[in-house]
Amino acid sequence: MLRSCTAGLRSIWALRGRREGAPRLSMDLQPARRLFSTEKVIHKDWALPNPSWSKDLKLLFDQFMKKCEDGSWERLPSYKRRSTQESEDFKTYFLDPKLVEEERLSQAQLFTRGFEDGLGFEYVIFKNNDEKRTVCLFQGGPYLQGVPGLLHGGAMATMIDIALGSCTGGAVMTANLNINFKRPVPLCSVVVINSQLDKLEGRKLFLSCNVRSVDEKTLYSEATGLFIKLDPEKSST
Ligand SMILES: CCCCCCCCCCCCCCCC(=O)SCCNC(=O)CCNC(=O)[C@H](O)C(C)(C)COP(=O)(O)OP(=O)(O)OC[C@H]1O[C@@H](n2cnc3c(N)ncnc32)[C@H](O)[C@@H]1OP(=O)(O)O
Repeated sequence: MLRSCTAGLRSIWALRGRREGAPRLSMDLQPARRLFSTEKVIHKDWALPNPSWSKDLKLLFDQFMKKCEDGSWERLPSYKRRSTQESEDFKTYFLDPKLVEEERLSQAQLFTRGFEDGLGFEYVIFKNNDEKRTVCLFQGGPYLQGVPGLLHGGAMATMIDIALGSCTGGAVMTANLNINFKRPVPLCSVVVINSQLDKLEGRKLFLSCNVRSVDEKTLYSEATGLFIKLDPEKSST
C-alpha cells in the first residue's frame, strides 16, 4: 500500500506544472493583495477533474455528470475563497472586528482546497435537491496520512463535515458530529460519501451519512451530524 502511495506521490509531483493554470505553491504564499488580483485563482472551480484523479474517481465523476443531464442532480462548484459579499455576511454573525486583522482575513481560504493537485483533498459533491441528499466522491492524497498508509481520521471527519454540510444549504454551523470509524481508509483510495437530510426541526438540521468503497463492499464510516441555521439576531462570539 505504501509503495503504491509513494508511486502515486511521485506521479503527482511529475504532473505538477503540466496542468494548465495550476497554481504554484509559491503563489499561495504571496501577499493577499496579489492573490486577490489573480482572478483565475479566486474563480477557479476546484470540483473538476485534474490529472491526479484516479481512474475510479474519473469514472464516478463521469457517471454523476450523466445524471446531471436531466436536472435531477447538480454538481456543486467549489472555490477556495468565498465571495466578498458572502464573507461580509458571515462576518456579521461571528467576527468581533477588534479581533480580526483584515490583512490576515483576506488570505483566508477553505483549507481543503489549500493543497496542490492530488496531495490533499480531491473531491466533488453532487446534490439531488428533491431527495435532499448528496454524494461526495473523495480521494484523500498522501499529505492526509495518519497511521502509515492510511487516511487520517481527522481528514475523514473534515470530509464528512463538508459532505453533511452540503446537504443543508445556507448559513449553518456544525453543532454536533458523531463518527463511527469502522474500517481504515487506504491513503490515495477513492471513497463515496452518501449524505442525507433526515429531519428538520426549527433551526436544527439532522443529517446522516455513510462512507463506502467504490465497489460498495467496504463500509468505512457512518456518521450523524446536527447543523444549526444561524440566527441573524444572535452573535456567536
Ligand atoms: C451567509 C453566508 C453564507 C456563507 C456560507 C459559507 C458556507 C461554507 C461551507 C464550507 C463548508 C465548511 C463546513 C465547515 C463547518 C464548520 O466547521 S462549523 C465550525 C464548527 N462549529 C462551530 O464552531 C459551532 C460552534 N457553536 C456555535 O457557534 C453555536 O453553538 C451554534 C451552533 C451556532 C448554535 O448557537 P445558537 O444559534 O445560539 O443556537 P442555540 O440556541 O444554542 O441552539 C439552537 C438549538 O440547537 C440545539 N443545540 C445547539 N447545539 C447543540 C448540540 N451540540 N447538540 C445538541 N443540540 C444542540 C439547542 O439545544 C437548541 O435546541 P432547541 O432549544 O431549539 O430545541
